[in-house]
Amino acid sequence: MLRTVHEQAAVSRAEALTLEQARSIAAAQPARPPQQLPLEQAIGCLLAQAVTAQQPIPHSDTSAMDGWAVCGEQPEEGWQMLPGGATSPADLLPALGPGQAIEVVTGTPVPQGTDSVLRSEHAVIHYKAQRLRAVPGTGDLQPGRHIRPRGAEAAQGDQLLAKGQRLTPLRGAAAAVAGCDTLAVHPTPTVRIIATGTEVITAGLPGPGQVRDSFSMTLPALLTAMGAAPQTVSRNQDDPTALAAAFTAVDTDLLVTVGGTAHSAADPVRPALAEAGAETLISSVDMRPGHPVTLARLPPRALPHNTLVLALPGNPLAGYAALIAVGQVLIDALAGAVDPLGMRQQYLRAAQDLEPARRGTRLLPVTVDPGGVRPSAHHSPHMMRGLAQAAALAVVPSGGVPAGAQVRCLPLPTQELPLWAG
Ligand SMILES: Nc1nc2c(c(=O)[nH]1)N[C@H]1C(S)=C(S)[C@@H](COP(=O)(O)OP(=O)(O)OC[C@H]3O[C@@H](n4cnc5c(N)ncnc54)[C@H](O)[C@@H]3O)O[C@H]1N2
Ligand code: MOO
Repeated sequence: MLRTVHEQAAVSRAEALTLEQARSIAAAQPARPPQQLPLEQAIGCLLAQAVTAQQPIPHSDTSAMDGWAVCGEQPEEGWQMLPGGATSPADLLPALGPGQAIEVVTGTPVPQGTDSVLRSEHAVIHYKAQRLRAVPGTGDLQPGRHIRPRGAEAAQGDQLLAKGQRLTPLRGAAAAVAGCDTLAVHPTPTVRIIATGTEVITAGLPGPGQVRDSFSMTLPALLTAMGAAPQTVSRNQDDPTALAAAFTAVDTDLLVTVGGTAHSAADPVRPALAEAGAETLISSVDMRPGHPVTLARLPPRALPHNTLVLALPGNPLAGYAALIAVGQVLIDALAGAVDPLGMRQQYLRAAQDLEPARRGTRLLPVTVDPGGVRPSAHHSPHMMRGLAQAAALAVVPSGGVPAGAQVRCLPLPTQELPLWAG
């Protein structure tokens, strides 16, 4: 059935989902199937398994200091210094008997019979007699002093990391300590980016009828910070047939397009999705800005999964707001998150009244200070200035939020929400 642009826009308004419905659809998209990856390749991914200690950590009693492993009370003439002490933690030492001592370095498995480790700076050595004494008053002779006991960090089988946690570099280091070489993780979702708009230029000062690209240069870094793996960025000259062909050639988990989501003759995304046979999951969302955001699934192909298309509106703030409010949940779901809806939101106090949108939910760029959140100046849908200074998007319901009340905020990746926020 043919419809005028105005009729199509009216249908689109009628089909608009609430922001929560749209986020739920995004959250319900299946995660990439787990793969067993070498530890270094698994960094950044979400764990599809728990990580447990393969053996006690540490796996033996080791010295915490460079110094001397000593056995028994200090004899009148000092401990007898055994030859062949450790020069590396890899050196294994003979057992000590009462009155004996041997040199150790930090990390040396302490020899059998060790009662404590006397730090080198608390030791007085009589080289000629090969005798060792402790400086008076040192605490290093208390039993167990400066010995890192076997299993102090974890007993064998203790869980160090939970399924669903992101394998950050620091958690990766914990997995290495636990003895893991490979881990079952959900691979990072891959994404390609296609920007539309014949008026969009990528360098220099825009002339009449031109606009500088606010997305192509920066989306790869932002998508990386959001937990995706960007592959390529390309451009389309508002040609639906060429765009449909580009959709069919995509081999990533996700395709993000920018611009051309509205219903005018110049907007290629909806016709291209139809031409490519895509199934629409989200047609538009009752939110401002960003309401024309669209999510569609391309038809099944040879891939183990079907590519999803997230079409962002071209107005800069609208596109970024839609990406944060809907795209982040989608990326977290594809990445295998346990709670994609709840994992990146925070309730903060409104420092002043937050006005609602003309209709639907308002996504408002806010700054955060000890008094709470405030609108970041210059936040019309075609502007970037306010978003550039913001730390989060406040989700303002249709009734607005009075000063002093809590407002749900979506932190802006890479914009450093202050640690004390909340
Ligand atoms: N009759 C109506 N017109 C519009 C409506 C509507 O409901 N009825 N909605 C407005 C809203 S809201 C938005 S948002 C935009 C959505 O537009 P599109 O996704 O189709 O985006 P374009 O038309 O391609 O561009 C809009 C605007 O953004 C500029 N743009 C596009 N790409 C880029 C880029 N990569 N970097 C910077 N700026 C870009 C483009 O030049 C336009 O100025 O539709 C409204 N219109
Ligand atoms: O919703 Mo548009 O997305 O207001 O800029």
